[in-house]
Amino acid sequence: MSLEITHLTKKYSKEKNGLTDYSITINKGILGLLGPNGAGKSTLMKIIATISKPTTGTLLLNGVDIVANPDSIRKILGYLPQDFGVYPNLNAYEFLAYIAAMKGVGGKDLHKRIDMLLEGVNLTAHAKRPIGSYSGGMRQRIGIAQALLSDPKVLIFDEPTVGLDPEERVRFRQLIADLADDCIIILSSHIVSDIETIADDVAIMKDGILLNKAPQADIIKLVDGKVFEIVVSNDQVNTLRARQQVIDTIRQQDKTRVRFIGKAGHPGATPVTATLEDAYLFLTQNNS
Ligand SMILES: Nc1ncnc2c1ncn2[C@@H]1O[C@H](COP(=O)(O)OP(=O)(O)OP(=O)(O)O)[C@@H](O)[C@H]1O
Repeated sequence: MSLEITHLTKKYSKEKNGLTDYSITINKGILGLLGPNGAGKSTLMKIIATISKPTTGTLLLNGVDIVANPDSIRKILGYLPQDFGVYPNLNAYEFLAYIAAMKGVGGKDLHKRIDMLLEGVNLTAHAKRPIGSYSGGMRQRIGIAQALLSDPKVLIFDEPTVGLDPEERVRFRQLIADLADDCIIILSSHIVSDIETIADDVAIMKDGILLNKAPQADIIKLVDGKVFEIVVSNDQVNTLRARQQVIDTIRQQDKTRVRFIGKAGHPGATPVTATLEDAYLFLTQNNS
């Protein structure tokens, strides 16, 4: 299973591109799309889900052009859009049965599958309540369940963890980890820790451009040996900022602990283990 995207550009207007000359190959496993607001994550996901068309470029799923043949991906696709809408008067069970009918998913095992999915997203106890009475996190979970209804081989989740509490994030992670062996799973977030715990490969994007795509460990290697911490007095923080790429500051009474990416060594600073967040900030802040 392979999705090969080449020279993809999406123009929204003369001045505004959602994506610019974007090329990436996505294989089985979990790909995390990371980027600040407006990076083009949703644009990319909508084009892969065939909700939106590219201006130029090609998308081949196992060699088949999905722009010319959208049904080739639609029948194996599960998609959670960012602005997922629900029917407030239906309960969770009725809603999933309705989506199943829309997707042409049926058969004698449908009820069992809906029960299993409701269990998977921890909504069994609330299955008979109208969705209109659900919290934001519960709605998001029903959105995750509907994406999994048709036993998809390509799964796209746009900001799936929004509104989920820590326990539900773990549950989501387990749910999709089991599917990653034979599916392409693409999920987006602008929260690095969400991607860090889930994704095999990471694609870092900004302003419609792909800055890097690699296994997490390789992305982190970009800043290996370059990340330091130092405790300075509060009035020294700005001086440090002028010399180094400061990525985090934590006030500790009259002092500040500063984490930075060193352009050069710095007296008194301690090297620390680099994280995906360090690499993400290094790439996105140095490409503006
Ligand atoms: N329908 C549209 N018409 C015009 N511009 C658009 C449209 N959709 C997106 N854009 C612009 O394209 C760029 C990429 O937007 P996109 O929503 O894909 O980014 P994103 O990475 O998903 O951001 P966020 O994290 O905020 O959802 C942004 O500058 C956005 O304003």
